[in-house]
Amino acid sequence: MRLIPLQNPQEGGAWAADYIVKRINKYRPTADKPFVLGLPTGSSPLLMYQQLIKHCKAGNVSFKHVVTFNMDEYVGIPEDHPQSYHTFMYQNFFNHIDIDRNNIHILNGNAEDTEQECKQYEEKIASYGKINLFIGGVGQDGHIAFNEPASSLCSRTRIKTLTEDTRIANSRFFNNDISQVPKYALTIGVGTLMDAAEVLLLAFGHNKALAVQAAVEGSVNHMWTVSALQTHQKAILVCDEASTDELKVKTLKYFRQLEANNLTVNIL
Ligand SMILES: N[C@@H]1[C@@H](O)[C@H](O)[C@@H](COP(=O)(O)O)O[C@@H]1O
Repeated sequence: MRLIPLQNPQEGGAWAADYIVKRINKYRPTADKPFVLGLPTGSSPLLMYQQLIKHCKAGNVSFKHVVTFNMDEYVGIPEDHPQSYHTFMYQNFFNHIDIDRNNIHILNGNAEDTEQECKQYEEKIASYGKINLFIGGVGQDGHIAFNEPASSLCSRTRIKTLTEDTRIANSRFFNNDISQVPKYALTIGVGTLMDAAEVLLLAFGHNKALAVQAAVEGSVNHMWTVSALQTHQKAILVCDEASTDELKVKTLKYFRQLEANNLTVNIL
């Protein structure tokens, strides 16, 4: 695992956006060979999306041949609900970049047959071979996408019941009223995420410190689904200072040294 220890969420968002731009440009995507990007919602990726929009407008990157798959969507709220992940993605990202709308994939939380919807989502991903780079956030309890504690680390896209903790955390988007927060969501599985060629997660703020500790220093454990990252060959965790508060000094020092050395190697 590579941990990027940065000062604040601004630096983290810019770092992640630069990384995505580099990856897409290096891949040289075409209509026949699109770059496949997995995307999250939440407050953590907002600054990254803002930076990506800037890069796109400045001509540093094009999303014309980029295919996207979102991680998750609530069940039972209309697609145009202000807090649906469809609304979030179009308002904060897709409406501002040059992506072909046919290349956007978001789970349908209102599908009549959710099992079929999830199966088709997996099949659609498989039809592109694999996801080249999956970006994600992490919940305070270490969940990735909506893979709540005790989710199978081999899970695939499916419907999940949200925990009380998650509904309380997300009630800030629903007038601080937990009764308005959906009880279910469709989500990619931990296994779906682990199948991506690269995974990059964002963790900002002190309330993510225990999740970062579990991801980096804990044992691989279904109670902290983010710990599955330890089994991935190319995983990156982008952190701000506050989210590393629970790491051992020695652990953090090592990752700082690694990045300082990488910088030297890149300069030489
Ligand atoms: N399903 C989403 C996750 O994908 C996200 O990572 C998490 C953290 O969100 P935030 O970045 O707002 O803390 O919230 C939700 O539960």
